[in-house]
Amino acid sequence: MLLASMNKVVFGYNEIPCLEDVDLDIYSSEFVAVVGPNGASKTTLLKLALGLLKPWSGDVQLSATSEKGGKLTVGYVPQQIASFNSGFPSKIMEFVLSGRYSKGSWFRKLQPADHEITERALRQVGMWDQRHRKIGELSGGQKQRICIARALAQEPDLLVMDEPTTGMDQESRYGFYELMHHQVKEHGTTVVMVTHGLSEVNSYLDRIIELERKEQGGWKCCTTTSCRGHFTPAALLQ
Ligand SMILES: Nc1ncnc2c1ncn2[C@@H]1O[C@H](COP(=O)(O)OP(=O)(O)OP(=O)(O)O)[C@@H](O)[C@H]1O
Repeated sequence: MLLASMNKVVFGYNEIPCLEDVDLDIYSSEFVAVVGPNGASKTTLLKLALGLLKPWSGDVQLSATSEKGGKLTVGYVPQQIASFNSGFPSKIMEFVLSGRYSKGSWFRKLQPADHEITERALRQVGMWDQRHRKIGELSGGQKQRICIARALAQEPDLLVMDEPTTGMDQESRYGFYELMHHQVKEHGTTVVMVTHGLSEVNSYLDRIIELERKEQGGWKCCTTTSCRGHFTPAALLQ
């Protein structure tokens, strides 16, 4: 099922275009990486797909429903969300649990199932034992993990993450790729993530979206390529 699409999208900042003629389709139950050099407009592309930015021209569609039939739930982990200041008052458990409010009414009373799902998400990122700690005192990699846990606690149909492994050590990064692969294959989640670590995550992916510089005028365009053996994206060779 098609979850998100772009058709001939053009967008820029301060009247200077940075994305041109972008065509893009995201389907349910796929693990997709968005790659390209610094400044290639990867973050901008995600924000356009999520409706956080409006294109100058072209068409952006985000499905209202999931493949399972209900309202589409979208989890978003922005770039450098982990930069909470040291006085951030919440504890880990409260922060991750708050992700559950996106399911149903924002004014509802949380149920035992919400606590169980939160526990599972915290265990999945290896932060359950530290659930009573204050967020402000965590390391960068730990903050990144609880942001991912909060997004997982939302039980998203579409999980969009911008450089989610920033600050994680190598073992944690591979654990994270395994976890995302499991989410896609066992739970049917669609995972879209910006990464600079393509060579690490490549074998887990279904598809790579690569932003390339256009020859004329320095504009960029978006190409969607299949991976898994039969195609070696240029980014891997850089
Ligand atoms: N709010 C903004 N105002 C003006 N220009 C912006 C704004 N946000 C991004 N840009 C510019 O748009 C271009 C694309 O930025 P974007 O953050 O989407 O790139 P990116 O591929 O995600 O980069 P990186 O890999 O460094 O995170 C860059 O040239 C950037 O300077």
